[in-house]
Amino acid sequence: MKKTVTFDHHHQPKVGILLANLGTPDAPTGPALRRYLKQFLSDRRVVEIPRAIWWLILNGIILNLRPKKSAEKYAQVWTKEGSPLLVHAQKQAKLLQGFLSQRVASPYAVELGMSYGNPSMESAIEKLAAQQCNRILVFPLYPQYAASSTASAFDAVWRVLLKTRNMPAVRTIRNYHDHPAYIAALAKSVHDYWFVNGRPEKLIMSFHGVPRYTLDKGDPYHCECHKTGRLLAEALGLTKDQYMVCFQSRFGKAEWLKPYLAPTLDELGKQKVKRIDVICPGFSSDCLETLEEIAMEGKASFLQNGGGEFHYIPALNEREDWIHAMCDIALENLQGWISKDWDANAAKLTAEQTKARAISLGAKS
Ligand SMILES: C=CC1=C(C)c2cc3[nH]c(cc4nc(cc5[nH]c(cc1n2)c(C)c5CCC(=O)O)C(CCC(=O)O)=C4C)c(C)c3C=C
Ligand SMILES: [Fe+2]
Ligand SMILES: [Fe+2]
Repeated sequence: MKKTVTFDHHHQPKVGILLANLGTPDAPTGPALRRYLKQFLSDRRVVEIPRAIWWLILNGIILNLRPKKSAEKYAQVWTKEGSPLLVHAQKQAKLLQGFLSQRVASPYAVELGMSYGNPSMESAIEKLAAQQCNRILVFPLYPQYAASSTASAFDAVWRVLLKTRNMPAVRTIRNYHDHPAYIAALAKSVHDYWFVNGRPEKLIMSFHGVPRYTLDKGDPYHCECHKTGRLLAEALGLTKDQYMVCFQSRFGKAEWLKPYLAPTLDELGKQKVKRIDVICPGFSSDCLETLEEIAMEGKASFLQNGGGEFHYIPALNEREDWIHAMCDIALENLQGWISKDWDANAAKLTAEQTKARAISLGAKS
């Protein structure tokens, strides 16, 4: 359908922050999973094998077998509010909108868009356009760059903009795997967890895997995961034998990044390790891959193999230090697009002034 847009000269343009995430099924059911997996796994950035062969495998085998099995897994982590990934990402967007109001004087808006499923990237960009955002910062919720996650999110944005007449200016955040505020938020989350629950023998840092050939073709993901791991270990004062970087969620028969998490957990169990803690620094929010694959499946296999205690340290989710880190990352990438009195001045504001300013900004926009 042809859309008519009325151009309005009387609105002050805003800067839009587009939080970009992977996406999740609309419901923990076979049909919803089929729709989601079809869109996700048809992306050439995600599965790079020749199209004709992949079409046969995807439509002949995977979309007949996987939706039901995956739906059962999703059902185990689904909440009253919906899929954990979506619920956390929506809260992060709201909190970022609120926290930024204490540091930004110019008008801005935050929206969430998913590469696959809902809310779609298209709906997010439409919402930003409706709020007069003529400049957009794309902020992927992936600290480490991978073509299959970060670049596919950018692709989803470009696909929408390809059809857009009045295009906004666009900036993208490529990665923040070594950003001091992100590392500090991770370290604080581990400290907080250990303060309450004591310490493990080993800390396992588990990142989502990708096929090994992506590394050989130049994807920096493997190196960025290892850098995050090293910086987190340094921040926690861990020696090399006190932590380990692993890769989870292998999909298909090809070789993926190693060491694989699942056999590592079995092995640590067999070695009768008294306690391991697992953290997933690459997931900015808890989701199927952390709550089911790690905290349920991973725990069960470690214990079955003779391991002592298994602890899962939650993702950063809505932690205040993480939302502050998101503000830092966004502001660094918004330089020149927002008015400059944001940082130093905001630090000096009293609570009353901050509240008054937030109200006045809200009233203006
Ligand atoms: C760092 C982020 C992610 C990368 C890189 C990534 C690559 C990647 N994933 C698959 C296949 C699947 N992933 C699935 C779920 C899933 N993946 C990520 C993140 C990354 N994936 C998240 C956050 C989630 C959870 C989504 C949720 O709804 O909670 C799934 C679906 C679940 C299932 O059926 O197992 C698949 C399939 C590939 C092939 C790939 C790289 C090539
Ligand atoms: Fe994945
Ligand atoms: Fe998985």
